[in-house]
Amino acid sequence: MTLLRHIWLPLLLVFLVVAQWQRWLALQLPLNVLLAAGLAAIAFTLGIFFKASRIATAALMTLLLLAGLHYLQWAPSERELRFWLSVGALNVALVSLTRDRSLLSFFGLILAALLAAQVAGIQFMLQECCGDLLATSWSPAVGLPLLDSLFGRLELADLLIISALATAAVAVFWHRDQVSIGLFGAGILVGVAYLGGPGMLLLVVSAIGLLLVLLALRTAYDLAFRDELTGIPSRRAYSRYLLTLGRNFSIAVVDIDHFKKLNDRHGHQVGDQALRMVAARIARYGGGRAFRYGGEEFVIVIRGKDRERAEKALERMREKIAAYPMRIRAVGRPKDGGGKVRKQRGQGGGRKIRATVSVGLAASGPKARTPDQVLEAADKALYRAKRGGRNRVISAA
Ligand SMILES: Nc1nc2c(ncn2[C@@H]2O[C@H](COP(=O)(O)OP(=O)(O)OP(=O)(O)O)[C@@H](O)[C@H]2O)c(=O)[nH]1
Repeated sequence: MTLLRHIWLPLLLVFLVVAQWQRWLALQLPLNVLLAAGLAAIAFTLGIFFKASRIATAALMTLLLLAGLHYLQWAPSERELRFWLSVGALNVALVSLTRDRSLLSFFGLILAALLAAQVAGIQFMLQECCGDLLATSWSPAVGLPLLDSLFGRLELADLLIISALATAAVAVFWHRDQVSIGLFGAGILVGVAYLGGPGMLLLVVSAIGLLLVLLALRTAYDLAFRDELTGIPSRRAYSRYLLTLGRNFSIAVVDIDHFKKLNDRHGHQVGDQALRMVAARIARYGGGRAFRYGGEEFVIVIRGKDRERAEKALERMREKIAAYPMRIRAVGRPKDGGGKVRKQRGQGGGRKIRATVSVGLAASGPKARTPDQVLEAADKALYRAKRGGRNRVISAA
């Protein structure tokens, strides 16, 4: 069973390739169709690799549409095309509400089965019993002439596309991430094809394919260079950023004070919450590019040689962090002195705590030319800030 969940998709693809190989070879598809299909296929593959099920599903929908139109020679009427576009958009919007996971899983298998059942079910209904469903007006007359003339002829497809866009908008508020914003953008593009008719379709599908590829690459970039917990750039991004530095720059090392105690007293989840709060303020007020260096340590790279400005920004940042009353949202599992984990459910909610940081700052110059040397000098300054009583900014001489 475990094996099945990993191999169902590769198996299906191999089966399709073997079964349809001859026909694919015989197909002479125009270049623009190949381009659109190629983009969607790349986005689908990247989505699978990066376990980005939302991107992979949207790419799959795009591929299915292209396969239907150009491979199965499906020739829908404009009304049918609008209907299926809206069904596809609604499916993508619903999936964009879920969290990302692997499609090589039971989730993927169930999703694929649901999609197949949905397509078969709708097709059956349209052919066997309810073909005129698509042309029926679905909006009840309200009695107000303006509203009735605006909405009086809403068809099923109109309602579906409006629902799709509304659902995608909810997903943007729900996830607040680039993928959901990108998928909302894809929904708008579907809306353009919806209003523009079949002539616009291929252009829009190519644009969606490109958008999905970019989203997948952005996801890969974030996986590689963004710190998962705090959302700010990671240490790997720091190493890359150093390659872009000129001769004049400063590096500040920021370390949360008594963080171990905070973890022990309130639990790891509250510790994580503090890390996020501090990271957000460092990124906002630090005066330069902020990175999570590791654990409870951050670095800020400040370009230029205006040391006074850098010190001012860091001082302001330190004050902002110290003054921020952090409401304990998560319920922690703090450790007792003896190492026993003691549950603390129901406690902590609503309490406020504050965290402070110590900062060491050093600038490039004759004594420290390379980023490593400047970082070392900043580290020494940080050590002095800790020894001097913490919650302060110390500059290297
Ligand atoms: N919650 C949480 N804790 C972390 C994370 N990474 C590191 N830590 C904790 O950070 C603590 C660092 O403690 P220390 O290096 O002793 O420093 P400190 O307690 O801040 O003391 P000073 O730096 O001297 O003020 C350790 O207890 C780590 O377990 C993380 O991602 N989440």
